[in-house]
Amino acid sequence: MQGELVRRNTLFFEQLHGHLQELASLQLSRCDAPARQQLRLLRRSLLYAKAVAVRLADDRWCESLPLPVQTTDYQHWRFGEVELLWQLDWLNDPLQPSLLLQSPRHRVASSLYFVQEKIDLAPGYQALLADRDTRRVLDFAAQRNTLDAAEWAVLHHPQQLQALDGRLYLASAGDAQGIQLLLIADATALQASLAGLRLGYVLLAGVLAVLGGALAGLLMRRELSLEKALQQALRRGELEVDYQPLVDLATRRCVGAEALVRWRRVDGQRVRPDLFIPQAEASGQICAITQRVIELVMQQMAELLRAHPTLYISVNLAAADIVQGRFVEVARQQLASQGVAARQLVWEVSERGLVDVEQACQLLGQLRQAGHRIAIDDFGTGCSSLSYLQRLPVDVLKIDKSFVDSLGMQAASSSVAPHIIDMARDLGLKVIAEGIESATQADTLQQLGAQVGQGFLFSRPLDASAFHAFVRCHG
Ligand SMILES: Nc1nc2c(ncn2[C@@H]2O[C@@H]3COP(=O)(O)O[C@H]4[C@@H](O)[C@H](n5cnc6c(=O)[nH]c(N)nc65)O[C@@H]4COP(=O)(O)O[C@H]3[C@H]2O)c(=O)[nH]1
Repeated sequence: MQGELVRRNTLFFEQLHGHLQELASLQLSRCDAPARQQLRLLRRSLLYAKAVAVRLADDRWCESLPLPVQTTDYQHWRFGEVELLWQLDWLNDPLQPSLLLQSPRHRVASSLYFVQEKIDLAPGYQALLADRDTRRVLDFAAQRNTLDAAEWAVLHHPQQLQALDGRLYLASAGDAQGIQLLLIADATALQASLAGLRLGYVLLAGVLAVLGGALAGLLMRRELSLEKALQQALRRGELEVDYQPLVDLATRRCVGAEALVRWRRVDGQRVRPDLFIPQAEASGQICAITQRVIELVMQQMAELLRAHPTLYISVNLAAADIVQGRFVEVARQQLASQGVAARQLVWEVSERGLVDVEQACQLLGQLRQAGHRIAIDDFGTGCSSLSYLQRLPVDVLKIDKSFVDSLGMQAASSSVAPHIIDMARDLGLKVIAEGIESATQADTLQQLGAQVGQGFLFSRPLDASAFHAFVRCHG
């Protein structure tokens, strides 16, 4: 089935490229009704095209359907004359032209939905498209998925596997333009999943050069491994914290924020946490990052927290933090020196972070005794559930965005959020629903009994001063 995945996606992009070539064979001298009809007829014969357009001699576009004039909100990648543009916000909207393939005179609009529907990878894995130099072109974040594509890659194409910075890559053969499909997996996750198979595979040295987005710039400087770069980032103070408001669903007032780490590189680019946190977890640097986050939170928020004694900031802890426990003393000192109450610092632990439940119970118990509250992040996505919940000293469950998304849908997971809320009620725990993007979701969750919400509906993560302003307006 995973072979099917690679085949379909490679085919999809080969087809799109073919569409562009077919369009190039069409000669249009003007854009009148017959010309548009010709375009529409051609469009209908192109499997993945939603619309097509040809640029006339006077530089105006003749389109089968109106296409976006402005593509500034698209991300893009250029292969010589051909440009690929994509709009991930429309990933799940089959009606939007979320993918454009264009040459100077021709344009094919398609939908990422075509691929999204078919991409089905295991958690932590991604499928990317890349050009000959294997620079990243398109990243299909695969979050809710079932298959283990990378495992398949190892089984079927070990010679094509390459490793860079803790990630594994499989490159498909590539089409005439050299556009390839890459499957990317987190190496540690992969190793864990393969442990049972006793499969020997060779990790070739870091041949693939660059990931896309903000990380691309970083990794292009090949002399720096991500670990070294992170080390420098910590030394140079390149880590920053954003604050995503937590809102009382009944009153819509701000009750706190989640601290989310960001890495601003010297060139001003910001690297998303999911691009470096897994590496930091693997190398153990996460503990230093957590400590830095605590320091920054206290520097930026102490005054606000003193002025609003019920407001709180939650900080993410990783498995290594729970094992090492070094952050406890850092937090204690910071709180004492800033005169902030321990209840205003909430610790978020994900199910993944609870490797050793006994040890976690002990540490979290101490933290609670000191006055902190404990939230379980991404609740429902891990393999453990009720059994450990009854033992763990916990105050809050955070419902993962995926369950909020599926609310009201036909999906089997649509009943998970109501179930978690019921369970929390029985256990006397509070519920925070993550990733709320619509008013309907907020209303439903409130009716179901969730107390607090977080998500783009209320606010995206804000820098410290913007969060201060948010509290002034919504506090
Ligand atoms: N599409 C969508 N997304 C929403 C919405 N509301 C919130 N989000 C995003 O969901 C993530 C929530 O954080 P998380 O589950 O703790 O997931 C976090 C957390 O696991 C990790 N992380 C971030 N900061 C830290 C940190 O300081 N320490 C540790 N250990 N992990 C961190 O990185 C993950 C990703 O963080 P971010 O990229 O900041 O992404 C944030 C946030 O921007 C929404 O309505 N729609």
